[in-house]
Amino acid sequence: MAYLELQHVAARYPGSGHDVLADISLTLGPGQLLVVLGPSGSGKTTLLNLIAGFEAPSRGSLTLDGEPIAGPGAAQGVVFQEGALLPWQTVLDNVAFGLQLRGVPRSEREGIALCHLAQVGLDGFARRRIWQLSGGQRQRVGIARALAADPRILLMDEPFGALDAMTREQVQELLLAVWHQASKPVLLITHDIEEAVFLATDLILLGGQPGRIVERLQLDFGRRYAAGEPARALKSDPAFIAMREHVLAHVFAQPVSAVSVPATSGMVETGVRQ
Ligand SMILES: Nc1ncnc2c1ncn2[C@@H]1O[C@H](COP(=O)(O)OP(=O)(O)OP(=O)(O)O)[C@@H](O)[C@H]1O
Repeated sequence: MAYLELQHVAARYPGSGHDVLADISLTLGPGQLLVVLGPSGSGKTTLLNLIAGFEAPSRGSLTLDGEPIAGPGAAQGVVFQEGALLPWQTVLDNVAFGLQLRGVPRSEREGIALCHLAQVGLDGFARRRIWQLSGGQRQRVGIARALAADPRILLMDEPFGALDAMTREQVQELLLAVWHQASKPVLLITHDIEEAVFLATDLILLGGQPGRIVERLQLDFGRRYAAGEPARALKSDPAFIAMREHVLAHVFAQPVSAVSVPATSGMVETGVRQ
């Protein structure tokens, strides 16, 4: 079972002259779904890129099962906001793409891909082209593709950001079911507070410049959903509402350039508050 560990990680882009992330320490292991929440520019994507191996830290260490993360690899499955799919190829070929690159024979890789398509509720869609799918279906393909490579951790960068509210809720619920079934640690980035509180077993709030961890919370709404409690009942639970308001207050305590909050609290776009 995979363990991710970050110790005192900082990040700086060439030529920027200052850190964009500072002193980030965290662990992520089996049974955890870690959500990183923060205002725009707080360094969420930079953090995910470090863990994916797309960027190198300027200080500190990142290890996966004790091995330094030296670059991108099959151990880190990434799901991007737009899915990053090949639109002219079939759903099946997209899901099997990573396995094809690894030289897995066609029949074997298609069998694995079909299995993961079923896991995300897309049986029967294997021969469709990506452009024939809805946004929510594309994100399901993105999740199936990441899982098909059998990564040790799943990294998701605002995976549901472009979806309408109803589709978004459906895919969130699917993610919890897949996470529960696959038993793989998940790290998900969002700036949607309700999404963060619903999904996270562990919630990290980033803020400041450079971005630092300003709060860590342990939550159980996602686990309770995975164990069978209805999403509606959980989201109307006074404990859920209180947590959402607590997190909202903390996000607004940060200097931000833009923050969106859930529709239930009213959509708010703030200007720079420094
Ligand atoms: N390639 C880059 N080169 C230089 N600076 C960058 C680069 N990518 C990001 N930055 C800067 O690093 C900081 C953190 O950016 P990052 O994209 O990680 O934030 P974020 O929290 O994911 O924001 P958003 O929610 O808007 O996606 C920002 O100030 C951004 O301008």
